[in-house]
Amino acid sequence: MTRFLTSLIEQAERPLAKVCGLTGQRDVELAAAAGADLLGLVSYPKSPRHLSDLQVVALGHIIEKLAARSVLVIVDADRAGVDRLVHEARLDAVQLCGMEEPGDWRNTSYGLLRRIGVDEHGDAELAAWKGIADAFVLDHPSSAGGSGRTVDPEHAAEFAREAPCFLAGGLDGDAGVFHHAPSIGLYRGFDASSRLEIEPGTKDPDRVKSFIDAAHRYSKGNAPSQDHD
Ligand SMILES: O=C(O)c1ccccc1NCC(=O)[C@H](O)[C@H](O)COP(=O)(O)O
Repeated sequence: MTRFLTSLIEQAERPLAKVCGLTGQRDVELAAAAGADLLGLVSYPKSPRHLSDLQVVALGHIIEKLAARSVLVIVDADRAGVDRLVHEARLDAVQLCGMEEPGDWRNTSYGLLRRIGVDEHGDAELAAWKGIADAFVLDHPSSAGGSGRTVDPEHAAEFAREAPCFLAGGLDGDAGVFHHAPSIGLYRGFDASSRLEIEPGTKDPDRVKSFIDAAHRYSKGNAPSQDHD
C-alpha cells in the first residue's frame, strides 16, 4: 500500500509547500489559509520553536480540524515515543532530523521525512534511508534545522536527482526560492521556517504567503517559469 505522503508527493501537480516551526493557533491558521500543504511542529528543546508534547497534541487536533496536514519535526527521536505522540496528536507525518537509525523506522503508519545535511555525508545518509523515508528534506548542515542558512544549490540538486526531495534552508519568499532557479524543477517541495518570522517563533503572514505562492509557482519537473514578479 502506498503511504499518504508518497501519494501526496506523486499526485501533486506542483511542488508542495511546507511551513515549519509553527508555535500557536494563529500561525497554524494563517499557514493553512495561505495554502501550506504541510504544517511543521518542532519538538526540540534547543529550538526557539520548541513545543511540549501537550502543545503538539493541541495543535495537531487544530490542524486536523482545518483539514490540513501536520508534520512532527524531531531530533534524536525514539520510535515508541513518536508512535505514541503521533497517535495522540493525530499527526500525519514525522520528520527525523537527528542521529536516528534507519532500521528503527521501517513500516511507520505515518509519512516519514528524513532531513539530510547538504555536505559530503549526504550521499551515505540518503542511501541508508532510501525505501524507508517517503522523501528527504535537504537542509544546511550547520544544525539540525531552522538555521536560516541556504544550501549549496548544485550540491543539493545532486541529491534531488537521486530521490524525492524538499529543498530547505534559508528560503523566504520568491527571491529565496528562485535563487535555486537552474535546478528548481527537481524539487518535490519547499520548506521554510526562520526567514518567515517576525521574531523567533512568530510567523509574518505576508512572508508566509509569499513563500507558499513562490513554492507553488513551479510545475513539478519543469524548468522555472520566468513570469514571477
Ligand atoms: O525550526 C527549527 O528550529 C528546527 C530545529 C531543529 C530541527 C528542525 C528544525 N526545523 C526544521 C525545518 O523543517 C525547517 O523548516 C528547516 O530546517 C529550514 O529552516 P530555515 O532555514 O529556518 O528555513
